[in-house]
Order: sequence, then C-alpha cells, then structure tokens
Amino acid sequence: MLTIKDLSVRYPTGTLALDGVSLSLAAGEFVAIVGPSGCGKSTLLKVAAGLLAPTEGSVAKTSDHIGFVFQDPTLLPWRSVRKNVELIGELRGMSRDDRQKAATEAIAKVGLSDFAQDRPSTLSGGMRMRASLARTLITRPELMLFDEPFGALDELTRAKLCDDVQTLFVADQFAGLLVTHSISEAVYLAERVLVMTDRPGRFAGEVPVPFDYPRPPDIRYTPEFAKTTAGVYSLLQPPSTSEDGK
Ligand SMILES: Nc1ncnc2c1ncn2[C@@H]1O[C@H](COP(=O)(O)OP(=O)(O)OP(=O)(O)O)[C@@H](O)[C@H]1O
Repeated sequence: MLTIKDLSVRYPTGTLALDGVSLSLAAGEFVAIVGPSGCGKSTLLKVAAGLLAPTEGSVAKTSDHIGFVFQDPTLLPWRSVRKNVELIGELRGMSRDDRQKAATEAIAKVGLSDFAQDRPSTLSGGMRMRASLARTLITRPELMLFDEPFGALDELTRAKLCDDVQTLFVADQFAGLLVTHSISEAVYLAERVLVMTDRPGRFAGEVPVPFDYPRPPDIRYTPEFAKTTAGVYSLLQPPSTSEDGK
C-alpha cells in the first residue's frame, strides 16, 4: 500500500527533519509511529500523504484513496455535520445521490445519525472528531493517515474514539498509519509499533503487537499488553553510556 525508501526531508529553513527513513505498509495493515516531540513524525505523514515532497528518497503508493485525520477536526462552522461530511464528496465530483448515501452511511458508522443536522459548535470535542472521521470515510479510503488525532481530547473520550477507529478498521479494512504520543494507544490499535529517534528522525526499532482484532478495551490491563508497551518504552529511551564511555 505504501513504500517509503531512504526518505530524508530538509525544510527550507535548513532543519533536517528526517534522515534515511524506510517504511512499508501492507494493504489492510495498521502501523503506529511513536517518537520524541519534534522528531519528524508529522513530516513523515505529510510526505506519505503527498503534501510534502521528499528531499531525498522515494514514496510509492498503490492507491490514491487516502484519508487524513488531524488533531484539529477542521469542520466548517456554517455547515451541518451532514454537509461537512458531504464536502469531500462534493470536491471529488461525486453525484448528489451518491454523496448523500455515502454521508448517511459514514455518519451512522461513527454514531452521529441523531446529530447529522447540527452545526459543529453544538457538538462536544469527541463528536466533532467523529464528524471529522465520517468526512474522511465518505470516499472509502484504502489508506488512512492519523496525525495525533485524539491528542486534544480527555482520556475517556480518547479511549472511546480508539475503540471506534478499531471498529471502523475491522469493518472497512483500510490500511492505517497512526502517529501518536500515547504508547498505549499505539499498542491498542496497531499490529506493530515503529519507534523513532530524536530529530533527525530515523527508526530506532519496531515492536510487534501480539493481539488479534477485534481487541477488547480491557486488553489494556493484561500483563501481555504491559509487556508490549514496556518494549516500546525501552526503545524510546536513549542508550545509556557509562562514565568511562564503555
Ligand atoms: N514547515 C516547516 N518549516 C521548517 N521546519 C519545520 C516545518 N515543519 C516542521 N519543522 C521542523 O521539523 C522538525 C520535525 O517536525 P514534525 O512536526 O514533523 O515533528 P513531530 O515529531 O511531528 O513533532 P510533535 O510530536 O511535537 O508533533 C521539527 O524540528 C520542526 O520544528
């Protein structure tokens, strides 16, 4: 679905954000990326989305049906939930009937059917994020890119939205690439977690997640889950050097 080879990105300011990053994502696979703040995670997603060109290296995708979910739901305040969800369909030239049908389906999938006519300002933060998810789903993406999508939400809402993303992933079988600061969220959702170094970002390693889908919410409290998150955490720690340099 997505193959990134030896990717380096240097911004015009001179900042080297990524240095020789390679990544491969299969169709229907869910991979999470964690790493220190500023290590280049968002930069990597922007390149994957085609919003930013590599300075060096290559990016290949087998589909142009890509959905991008940001931390900010970016809904148009003057449009209802339904009209916001229909927007991408409008921009992509879907017929009115098709986009209305697709919007009804996507809104139902995220549990917002009773709020379809409401404006974003009357919704909670979690509901706005659900509307944003529905808007992305309307085009039936084969690759979903999530850039810290739930970072602005409280812990309970965040956990519920993770469950929703997992349900959507199991039902729609898109490939998912999730950037998150939450190790637990990464392990809960992904089949493998890639850990990045400090900037310039490179991959320090990868932790496989040994759970089948669908994963029950209380899997987060099992010893196996704790062991997996500990594996990710240990890769995030810079290697310690003793005082004599050995
Ligand atoms: N448009 C830009 N112009 C110049 N430098 C940028 C630009 N965008 C990001 N950077 C720099 O590139 C580096 C990587 O930024 P990026 O946003 O990809 O990191 P991140 O890992 O997503 O950070 P965080 O986890 O804090 O969101 C940072 O040093 C940042 O300051």
